[in-house]
Amino acid sequence: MSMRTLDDLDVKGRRVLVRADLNVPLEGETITDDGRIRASVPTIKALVGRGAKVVVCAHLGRPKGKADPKYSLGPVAGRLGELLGQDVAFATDVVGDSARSTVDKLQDGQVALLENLRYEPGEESKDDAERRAFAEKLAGLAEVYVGDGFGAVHRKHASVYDVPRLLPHAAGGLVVAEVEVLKKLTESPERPYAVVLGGAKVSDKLGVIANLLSKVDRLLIGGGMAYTFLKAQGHEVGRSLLQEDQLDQVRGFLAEAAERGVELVLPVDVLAAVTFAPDAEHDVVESTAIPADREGLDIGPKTRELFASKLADAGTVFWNGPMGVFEFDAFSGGTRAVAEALIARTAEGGAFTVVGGGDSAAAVRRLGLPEDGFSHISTGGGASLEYLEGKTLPGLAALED
Ligand SMILES: Nc1ncnc2c1ncn2[C@@H]1O[C@H](COP(=O)(O)OP(=O)(O)O)[C@@H](O)[C@H]1O
Ligand SMILES: O=C(OP(=O)(O)O)[C@H](O)COP(=O)(O)O
Repeated sequence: MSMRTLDDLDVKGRRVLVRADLNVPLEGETITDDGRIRASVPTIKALVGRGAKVVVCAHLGRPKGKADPKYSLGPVAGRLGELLGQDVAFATDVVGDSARSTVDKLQDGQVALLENLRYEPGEESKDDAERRAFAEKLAGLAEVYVGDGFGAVHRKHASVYDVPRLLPHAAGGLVVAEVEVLKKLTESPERPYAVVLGGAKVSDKLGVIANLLSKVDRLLIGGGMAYTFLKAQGHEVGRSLLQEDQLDQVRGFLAEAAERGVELVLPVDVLAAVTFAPDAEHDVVESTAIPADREGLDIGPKTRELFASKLADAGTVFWNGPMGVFEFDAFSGGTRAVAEALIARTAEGGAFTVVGGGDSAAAVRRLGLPEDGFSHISTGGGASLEYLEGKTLPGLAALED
């Protein structure tokens, strides 16, 4: 794969649209983890240093094509400014009057951030014409495009896929660095190769399993992902996260894993809570006996040991998705146990370990674990997984053209 990089672009005095991934966790207007903002800084700084007028665009959450103050990038503009050490002008719309006038006022070396791309229905539209019409408006704000939102390169969205077709373009430093690491995992992973999957984007990430089964030796499933597997095996999962419409698909994965000799490891116990709350009353129960009125919010102690033992001799580990609702201290133990198992394996020099995903990376930091305890922490979960599947990612393909 050959992607043009920043060095191939003439940016001085030009308006450069940078597609970043600034999808950070928020509590109200407070950013609880700024990892993705920090990861976007080197590329923006490089462009500032070269005298570009930098127009940053990004998404936050899933507002589904409508303006919703809950998903405003306003708080992110403030934090980005602090990290850059210069003001970031914030446009209160994406391609409207505010965006145009904010961009028009930019001097060389100044930075603006547009409002959440996903306020615009064209951004994520499956209708090519609608998506392209929005892409043209977005491209109209700039003269050059830099793709640096690694966490979103698996999305065929206007800002990721269509805009680079309309402007001279290059990959930013973050995308280049992320791809370099993931290449290592796809080309010749040391074995046993284990993938640990969890998190809450169950529907999205179940899709990657079909292709991963031909590449990995072990697949450990925890977090919100596990309950669809347990249900597919015929167990009741109470009020736990469940992707009912994908049960047949999951039964297929269980059969295929067995056929291929891939060890598919599921929780044997879980913390079953009466409600979804930080102080929820809960008990450790067998994963085959989750009461109907309870929801599984973390993997249990036996599962933590089981997962750690399956990672103890791995040569390569990719982990995406927390093992439980780590944001609540009472349900963060499973995520901590998996993270610590990876750190131990990395320290022994025995494995190449990669953590991917906004929340997984945030969990590592929230739990006070050392970021340099892993071989790499990726800003993209779904994006990394789809890369490991061997898929062509729309946002990377667009940067190659
Ligand atoms: N058992 C569970 N039930 C509900 N939510 C869960 C469970 N386990 C993990 N989660 C949630 O998954 C979210 C992260 O999922 P996801 O976005 O898929 O991860 P990443 O951002 O690392 O790719 C976290 O907010 C966490 O609280
Ligand atoms: O958080 C993200 O992905 P991740 O949770 O897979 O790491 C990216 O910002 C993409 O967001 P999306 O999954 O809503 O398209």
